[in-house]
Amino acid sequence: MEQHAVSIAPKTASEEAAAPLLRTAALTKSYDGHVVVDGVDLAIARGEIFGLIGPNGAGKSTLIKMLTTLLPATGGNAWIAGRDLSRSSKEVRALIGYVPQLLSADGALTGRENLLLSARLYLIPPRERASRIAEALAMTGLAGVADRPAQHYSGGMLRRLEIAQSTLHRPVLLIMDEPTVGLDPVARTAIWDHVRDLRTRYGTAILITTHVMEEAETLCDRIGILHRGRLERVGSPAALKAQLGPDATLDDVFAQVAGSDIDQGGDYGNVRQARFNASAHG
Ligand SMILES: Nc1ncnc2c1ncn2[C@@H]1O[C@H](COP(=O)(O)OP(=O)(O)OP(=O)(O)O)[C@@H](O)[C@H]1O
Repeated sequence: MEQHAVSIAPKTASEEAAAPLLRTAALTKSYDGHVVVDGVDLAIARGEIFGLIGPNGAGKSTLIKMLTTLLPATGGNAWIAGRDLSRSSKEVRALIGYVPQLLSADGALTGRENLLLSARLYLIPPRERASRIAEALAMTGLAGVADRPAQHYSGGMLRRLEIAQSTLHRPVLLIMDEPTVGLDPVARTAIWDHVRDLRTRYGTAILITTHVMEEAETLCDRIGILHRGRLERVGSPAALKAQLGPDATLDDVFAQVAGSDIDQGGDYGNVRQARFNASAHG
């Protein structure tokens, strides 16, 4: 695991600025000898919007949990802004934002109180908290409902609140696990706009997982297709389609990589999330 650290990790500030923001080398996760993330080599640039797609069980959430330092790798290395995740997890956590698949906002608290909690968690100085929170509320279009309990928010409003919570500390990388699952097209588009806005304003790089090809194609600069733990394709949506043929769609590319796993995987993840959202928000 240590052998890559010397040769790949940037050593100076200028090297760090020129290097990919996120980099993995042969990143691997096994459970009892069963490999679920298999030697992933990935690089994401500063300010890039990168989409990770793959059938159910491909290893997307596991890869993401390793990148957020919540799960230790069993092989390989990963760096964010030059910090080795296995050695500097505390530093890395201060540099990233994470929106998990399941609800993370506290429904009993108002939007503003949820944001205040995050401001404390991310050690934002007390004198800056009110202005940061006001800016986040304005940016997410939640200023008018800031003092309502989050349990009365729609699914789309909750997602925007969670993104605001996880970006209050201006992370260099925002990682989101299926951020738009269960949302209607209008709410989904609002999330896309917000993600683009974050990139434009703060240069935030975004890593999302999605099952929605339209989302991958419309929102992401580049896409990685994960299949049975292996990163089988990486490229812009246009480049991936062109590799297959002049009339190919992203669905065709996905089907070529994932093959029969698409049908085997089922839709449990989406159904579970959509049902969870529906029951949580009445
Ligand atoms: N704690 C664990 N112990 C054993 N196996 C696990 C564990 N967590 C995940 N797995 C297995 O790892 C594989 C990858 O799961 P993962 O949740 O990362 O896939 P995914 O691509 O995110 O799927 P989905 O699209 O359904 O969310 C699956 O076969 C899963 O059963």
